[in-house]
Amino acid sequence: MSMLTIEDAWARLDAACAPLPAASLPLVSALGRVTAVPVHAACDLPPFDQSGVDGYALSVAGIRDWPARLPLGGTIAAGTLAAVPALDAGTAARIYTGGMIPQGADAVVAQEWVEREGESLVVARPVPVGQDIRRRGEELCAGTLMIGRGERLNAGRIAMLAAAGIDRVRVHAAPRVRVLVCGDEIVPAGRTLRLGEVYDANGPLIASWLRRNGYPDPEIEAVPDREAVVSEALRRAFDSADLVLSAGGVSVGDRDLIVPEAERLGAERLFWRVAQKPGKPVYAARHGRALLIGLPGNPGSVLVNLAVFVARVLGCLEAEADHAAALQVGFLLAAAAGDPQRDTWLRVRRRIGEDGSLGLEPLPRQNSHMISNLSVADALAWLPRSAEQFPVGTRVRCLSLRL
Ligand SMILES: Nc1nc2c(c(=O)[nH]1)N[C@H]1C(S)=C(S)[C@@H](COP(=O)(O)OP(=O)(O)OC[C@H]3O[C@@H](n4cnc5c(N)ncnc54)[C@H](O)[C@@H]3O)O[C@H]1N2
Ligand code: MOO
Repeated sequence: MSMLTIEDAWARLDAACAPLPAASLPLVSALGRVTAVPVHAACDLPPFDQSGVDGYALSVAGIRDWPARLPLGGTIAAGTLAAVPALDAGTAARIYTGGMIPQGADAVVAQEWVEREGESLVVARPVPVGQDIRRRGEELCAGTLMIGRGERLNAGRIAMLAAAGIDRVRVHAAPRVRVLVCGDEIVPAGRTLRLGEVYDANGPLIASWLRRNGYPDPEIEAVPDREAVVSEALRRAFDSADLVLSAGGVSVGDRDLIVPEAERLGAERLFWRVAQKPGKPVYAARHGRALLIGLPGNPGSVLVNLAVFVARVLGCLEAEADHAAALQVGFLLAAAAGDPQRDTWLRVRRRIGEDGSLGLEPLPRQNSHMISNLSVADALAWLPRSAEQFPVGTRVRCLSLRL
C-alpha cells in the first residue's frame, strides 16, 4: 500500500491551506493569534526624557567645583501632567524614577550618592553629563517596525506593542475546529466501563492540546460507527469548521467510516497513510473551505499527529510566517530501535546536560495504544527509517509535543 513521506505530506497540507480572513482586535484579545499586517510603534520610547532613578536632577555643565552645594527647587514625580518648570541655574530638583527631566537639567544623581543639608544638596563627586537620563526615543522612534506580519502574539509581544501605544492589532481569525470522537466502544470517564468499552482519551487530549496551544475550545461530538451518523456529523462539521479533526475510524476495517463517508460527501483526498510509526493511517482531505485531518484512533497516534500535522495546518491557516514544524537537534541518551519501512516518532523526555546539550531520553511503553509515559514525555525524537539500531549518542531531530 502506498505511503507518503512525512515531508511530502507536509507539502500537500501547505499547498491546500488558504489563510483565514483577518480582523482588528483589541490588543489583549489577540493573545495567541497571528499578525496579518506589520505593526509599527505609535510613539517614541521613551516618550520623553525621563529620570532612571529616584534622586535629583541637576545641571552638571555649570558646576566647576566639587563637592557642589546646590539649593533645592521643586519636586518632579512620574506622571505629573502640568508642565515641569525649568531648572534654575545652579539649583537641583527632587525627581522620581520616570519623572520628566526639566529644561536646563543634564543629569540625575541617585539619592544614595548625595547628602541633604537643610534645603541644599551636597554632591561630593563629579557627575557625568547624561547620567541616569533615559532619552526620548533612545529605544525606538514612532513608526519603527516592531513586528512583521505572520508573527504569533505571545505575552511579551503584547506587552511590547502596548508600551508603544498600540491598542488594536489586525490578526487572522482563530481556526474554528470541530472534533469528532469516533467509536462505539468509547465512553467518557466517570461512567462504569462495560465489557468491550474504553474510556475516551482522544477527546480530552485534543481539547486540552488545542487550549494549551492558544486555540478556542473546539466543538466535540461523540460519533458512533454508523454510516449515516458519521456522514451527518462530517457534513455538519464541514459546514461549520475551518478544520475538522476526527479521531478513530480511518484504518481499513469495515467499520472505519471516515474516509468513505468524507469522500461520498465530496471531500478531495490530500493523502491517506504516511510512512511514520505510529500514526500511519492518518488521512487528510479538503471539503470546500474546510480541511479534514482523520487521526488514527490509537491515542499515541493522535498525539503524534497533533504535533506533526495538526500544529502545522493550524499555523498555515493563520498564515504564520514560520509555521513549519519547529525541529531541534539532540542526541539519544539510550539506544533506540527504528523501523525499516517507516520513520519512527519516539516519545522522549528532553534533558539539558550541564554543557547545555540537548539529551533525548527514550521512554518505555511506546506502543500507540499506550500513553502512560506522557507523565514525563515532552518531545518526539524523529528516527529515520532504518533496519539498524540507533546507538547511544546518535544525533537526531526532535519535535516538541506542545503539551
Ligand atoms: N489490518 C490493519 N489494521 C490496522 C492497521 C492496518 O494498517 N491494517 N493499522 C493500525 C493502526 S497503525 C492504527 S493507529 C489503527 C487506527 O485505526 P482507526 O483510526 O480505525 O482507529 P480505531 O480502530 O477506531 O481505534 C484504534 C484503537 O484506538 C482505540 N481508541 C479509539 N478512539 C479512542 C479514544 N477516543 N480514546 C481511547 N482509545 C481510543 C480503539 O478502541 C482501538 O483500540 O488501526 C490499526 N489497525
Ligand atoms: O499508526 Mo498506529 O498509530 O502505529 O498504531
